[in-house]
Amino acid sequence: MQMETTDDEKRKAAAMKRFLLILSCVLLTIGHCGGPLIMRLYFIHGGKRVWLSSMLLTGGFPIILVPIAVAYYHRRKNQAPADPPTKLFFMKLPLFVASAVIGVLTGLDDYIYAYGMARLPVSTIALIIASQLAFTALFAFILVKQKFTSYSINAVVLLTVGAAILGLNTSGDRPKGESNVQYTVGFLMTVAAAALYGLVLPLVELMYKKAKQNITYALVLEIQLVMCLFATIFCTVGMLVNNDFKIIPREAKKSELGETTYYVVLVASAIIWQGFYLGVIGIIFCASSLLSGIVIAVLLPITEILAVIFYHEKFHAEKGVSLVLSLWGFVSYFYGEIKHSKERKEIKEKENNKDSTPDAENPQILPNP
Ligand SMILES: Nc1nc2[nH]cnc2c(=O)[nH]1
Repeated sequence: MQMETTDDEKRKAAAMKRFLLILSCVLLTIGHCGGPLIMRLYFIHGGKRVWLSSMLLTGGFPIILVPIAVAYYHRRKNQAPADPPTKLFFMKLPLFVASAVIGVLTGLDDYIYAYGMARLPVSTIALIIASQLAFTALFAFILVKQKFTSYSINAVVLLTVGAAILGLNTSGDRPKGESNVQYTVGFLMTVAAAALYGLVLPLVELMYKKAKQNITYALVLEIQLVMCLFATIFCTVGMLVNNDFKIIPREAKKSELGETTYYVVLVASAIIWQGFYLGVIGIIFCASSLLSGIVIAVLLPITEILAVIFYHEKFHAEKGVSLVLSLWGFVSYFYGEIKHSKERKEIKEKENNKDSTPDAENPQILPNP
């Protein structure tokens, strides 16, 4: 009976993880497709503040207090009278410090990513961000001893090549009046963003592994809150130093979007980007940093196709080829995962059967009646 309960609990936990993985993929898709599109809307219509747009990447973090408060209320409601009072936050100091450090690194990445967005053509950004998956794979191998199969290596190669193909057609995409120096600095900054974020993803996985407390999804929400808080503080300091708070009202008045729409775009941008970050750390919680990098890479050509639809950007054949290669890489990864998890299950079942079958050499000792 006890065995049945634990099996049932295990099945429920696995179903919950699957649900959270799908939810995280959906959130990441919303953030990674909607975020760059809305950010581009700001720059296209006269927006120039890089520190402001970098702050918006993580500045929507207060919204995370909503699911934290709902979960707290739910726990309180279902609490037995004899239970000790439930807490609003579970995070302990070491995890707080680790989340804060990764948050500052995220803030730095926010700035260099936004800098590239403001200076470089879209296709060039895609070309450079394509290398992010290779950086993620490398750092995951070093930091969390990520094991690679022929399927996951195939996926990394296909996705990197697929996204890089997006950048082949750069002619005509280069912003007018941009100097060579600005272009080169933008290029180098985006390479740095790809490398830095390629490091941040495995660092989050390492933090989960080394945490001195059990990581639950409730804690993942708290980690998101702390990481984004520190990233936002970092970018807000940049905004203060650059006088962004003084310039924003002037920029809003002059914006081609109109004053109200300008502010709506900023707020919507902050909320949409939260989906990206929560999706990323949720996928790492349910699976790995490598899978997070893979989902980001798959979404690159999809974002490009959406830019074709919404902003009437040119549709080059490369965008279609890139999309096919990315989807192929994605399917390859999941096929490999399903195949390996089946094999692991079969080995486990065989081992369990061996342990429970009495044989002549290893007779089971039964108590005397
Ligand atoms: N480096 C980097 N930073 C980001 N911030 C939001 N999305 C990204 C991304 O894909 N790469």
